[in-house]
Amino acid sequence: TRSQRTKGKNAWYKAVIIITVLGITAIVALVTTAVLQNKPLLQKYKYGIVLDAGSSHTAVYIYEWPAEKDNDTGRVQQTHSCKVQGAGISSYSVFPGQAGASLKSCMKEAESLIPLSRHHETPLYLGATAGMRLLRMENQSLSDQVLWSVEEVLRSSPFSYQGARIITGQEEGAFGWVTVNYLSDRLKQGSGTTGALDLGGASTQISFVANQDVAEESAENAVTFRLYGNDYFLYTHSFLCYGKDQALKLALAQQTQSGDSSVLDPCFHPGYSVDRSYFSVYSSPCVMAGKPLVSRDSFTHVGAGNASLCQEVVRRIFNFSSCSFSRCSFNRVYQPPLQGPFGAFSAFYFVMNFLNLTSGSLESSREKLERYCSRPWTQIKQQHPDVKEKYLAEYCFSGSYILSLLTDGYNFTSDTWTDITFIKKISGSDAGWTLGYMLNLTNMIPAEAPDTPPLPHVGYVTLLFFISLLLFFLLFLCFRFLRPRRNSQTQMI
Ligand SMILES: O=P(O)(O)OP(=O)(O)OP(=O)(O)OC[C@H]1O[C@@H](n2cnc3c(O)ncnc32)[C@H](O)[C@@H]1O
Ligand SMILES: [Ca+2]
Repeated sequence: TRSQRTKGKNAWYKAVIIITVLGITAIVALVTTAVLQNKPLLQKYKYGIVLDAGSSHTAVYIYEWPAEKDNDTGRVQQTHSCKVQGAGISSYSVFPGQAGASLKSCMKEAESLIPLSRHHETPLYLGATAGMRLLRMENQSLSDQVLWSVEEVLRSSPFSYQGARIITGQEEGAFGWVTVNYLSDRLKQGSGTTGALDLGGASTQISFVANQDVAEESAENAVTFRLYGNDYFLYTHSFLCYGKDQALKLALAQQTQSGDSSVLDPCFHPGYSVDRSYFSVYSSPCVMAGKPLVSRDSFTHVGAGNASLCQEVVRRIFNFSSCSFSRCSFNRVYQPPLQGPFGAFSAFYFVMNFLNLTSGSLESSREKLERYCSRPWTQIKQQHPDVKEKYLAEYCFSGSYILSLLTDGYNFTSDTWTDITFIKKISGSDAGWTLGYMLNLTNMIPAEAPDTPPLPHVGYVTLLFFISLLLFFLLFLCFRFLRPRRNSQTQMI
């Protein structure tokens, strides 16, 4: 009987050991499955291409996102950008048929970067901005011919061509805002948003969330979005002719009205002196004033290097005289009170970054610019041999224009100056209208918040682990209490 009892005990312990091993194996298997379930091992991507046909140049942006979850948020990102050689497509007005050919090398690059199997399903868009808006104003037929030329090249690419068009100023402003807020993950969270400031060569845009009464006061400045279940009432305006290249023409036209043979310009460095044709200034549709009545074709543009005088020159290109709304920025355009923070990109960034003015107070920026503008042109050239001379010559003007546009124009003050962040990229993607434009046209941002599982993945795995552990422990207790007791066995003897 003793050996029988020992045998019974041994069998009991064996059963407990087997159950323990099986239990632990089951828990490990369960947790491993739960972890792996949500993580596809090989991530596949989808792609989209947007061509930004700006006034100064064209850029091709390639975006990618995980193929499994089109509607997931914050997941679309820029993988590549290609700068098209030469000037913007609007500059091909003399030979409109050649505009398309300029895009070919960047399109070939896109073909080599996007996997072959995805080519046919990759949407391809082209949006043209202020340069083409100006060309259309001057000559609709030429602007159509330029668009046909680029259309022909894009149609012949292996991608899914979705159209080439001149986007409106509202779209440019609003989609810039979408891009900035999408990339900084503010839309899904439904938290506060950030305004968007874009400075191009031929136009500039301002967009920010404002009160609903924008639509009542000025419908053309109101845009509404419903994104992830939140409504956004946006104020947006695009100032055609107030990009930095056109603003320079406006400033030069102001200063050459007298018809003098040379112009002493405070916005250029001392020692700077170039001959410029009147045509280069007055041929723009932005310049309303006529060329001065002189027989000469050109004038000498001489630098004087004085930022505060430059700000006065620049102020004169804005019209502050009357406003038929409750408040205006300039040129009789309605603008509600600013609501920050703001992200300022494109030329706002290029210029302020070069001048080291991306941080610090408004006053210190003014002082730094004053010192920079007063430096001799030869010294500036020596110090920056690698910078394109056209850019280098214009940084003093551009910096003064930016300060004036933001303060005199948009009404930023010393207090609100620090609400502005000068940015180029957000999480690796360029700030600009293109991403927002594509997200909108591909319906990639849902109007309503997607249903999410009640627990995040990590929470679900942890819970599963602890429940399994508890079950195992309960099973173990059951066995322990059902086990034959030693005392009763002794009594039996
Ligand atoms: O929006 P639109 O008005 O159509 O113009 P764009 O799209 O071509 O304008 P960008 O933002 O590309 O550039 C704005 C301006 O900044 C200039 N720019 C570009 N890179 C620059 C740099 O590194 N330094 C100074 N200026 C620069 C460029 O020539 C334009 O005049
Ligand atoms: Ca632009």
